[in-house]
Formats: sequence, structure tokens, C-alpha cells
Amino acid sequence: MTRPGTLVVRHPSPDLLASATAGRLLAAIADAQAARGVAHVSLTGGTIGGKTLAAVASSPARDAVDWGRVHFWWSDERFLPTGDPERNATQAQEALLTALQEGPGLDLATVHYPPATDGPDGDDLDTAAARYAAELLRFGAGAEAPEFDVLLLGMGPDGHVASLFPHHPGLGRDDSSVVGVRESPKPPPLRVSFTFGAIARAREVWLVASGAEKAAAVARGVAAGDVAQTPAAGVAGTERTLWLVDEAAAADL
Ligand SMILES: O=C1O[C@H](COP(=O)(O)O)[C@@H](O)[C@H](O)[C@H]1O
Repeated sequence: MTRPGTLVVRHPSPDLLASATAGRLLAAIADAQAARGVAHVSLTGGTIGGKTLAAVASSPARDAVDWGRVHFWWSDERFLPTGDPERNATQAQEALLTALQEGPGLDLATVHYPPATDGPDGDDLDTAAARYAAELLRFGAGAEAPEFDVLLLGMGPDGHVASLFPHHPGLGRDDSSVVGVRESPKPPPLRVSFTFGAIARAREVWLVASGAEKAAAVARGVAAGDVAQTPAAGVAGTERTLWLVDEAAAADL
């Protein structure tokens, strides 16, 4: 049983999943700009997340978007120095943002980089998380975060999304839009993450999963089962929730 408003879209291979998601993202951004002037997009890290951004960069439709009117956010980040190769922002920078900054359009003021240990708060994780929450609030038009037009989420084989891990303390936090995560079961141990509350601000949540090792978690997430066991089961867009999967990840559906 899936939630109402949830759609599962299967693609034959990881490459097609990435290029189809890129095409979908470009169209969604253009639609959001036509409707509301600007688009708010929350990026994700991970293997298929990076592949998707690279597919956006190489798409001929890339120039259909006015990148100066796109706000980029990240639903989670590894709390490491700026430029660390393990950071999701570094991955996005290399896959897409540098290309957009070199071409016409992308304005650094609309790229809301997540906190790093060499930022204004140093290695104070909680203050850095609070600073990112304050930035979200600034664009929330009275709410704790903007209404993201698209919020992309990768998912780990354990069913984690952003840095919300199964049976981990960060899961239950609802006092802020961003939490500092300690002792992450997946390295590195320190991270910042959107809470479920921030994710719930999204008009559209797209969960993108590739590979057989994700199949069991995809099935539990699509079935909207136990959120403590499978955090992916606890996310949904206010308008639509898409599970974008390749055949291997869809094997248990
Ligand atoms: O740690 C993380 O992992 C997930 C999934 O990564 P993947 O390599 O299994 O696709 C990612 O979505 C998240 O942003 C990241 O911090």
C-alpha cells in the first residue's frame, strides 16, 4: 500500500535513471520559475545523486533554465572542511555548480552551502546546524523553510535519507529544521541534516535509488512502513512523492 500522491517510476539502468531524473528536474525548475519566479531545489549526495547532477550539466536542455533564479540547498552534509571530497557540496560543485558558474546565470548568493568546519562556527556542530536553520527560515516566508519545488533524496541500503538513520536520535528531532548528527553509522560521524519537518515543506520529494542493495529498503519505503526502521518511509511531498528507481532497486516491489 503506497501513500496517496506517491508514484514509482522505473528505469532500465542507473544511467537512464540519472538522465531521466535530470530531464525531469530541468522541466520542474522551468515550471516553478514560470509559476513563482524562482525555484528552490534541495540537492542530495550519494552515488546516484552525483550522477544525476552530472547528467544535468551535460543536458542540452540545461540552458532552458535561468540559473540565476534557482536557490540550491542540501538536505544533508558531512561536517568537514570546505572542499573536502567527502562533502556532498563538493560533489555537487564538481558535477554541476562549477559548470553553471562558468556559464551565464548562476549567482553564488542563491547557493546556500551547508555548514563546514572551517566556517564561522568552526567545529561547533550544533551552532553550525542552527545557522543553516536560520538561513532556511530567512527564505521560509513565515515558515521554518522554503517550499522546495523539488527535494531530491538519495537513500542508503539501510533506508536512511538525508542523514536521518534508522533508530538514530536525530530521527525524532522536531524542534528545528536542521539537526547536528553525531555518531552517524555511516562515516563520517558528524553531519548536519534536515529534519522530517524541513523535508515536509517540499512540494515534491523525489527519492532516487539505484542498485540491488537498495531493493529491500525501496520496498519498505514505498509501502510507507515503520519510519524508525526505514526513515525513507517517513518522507512525502505536499503535492507529490516520486520514487525514481532502476530495475535492480525495484526488484522487491
Ligand atoms: O551518506 C549519504 O548517503 C545517501 C545515499 O548514498 P548512496 O551513495 O548510497 O547513493 C545520500 O543520499 C546522502 O545525501 C549522503 O549524505
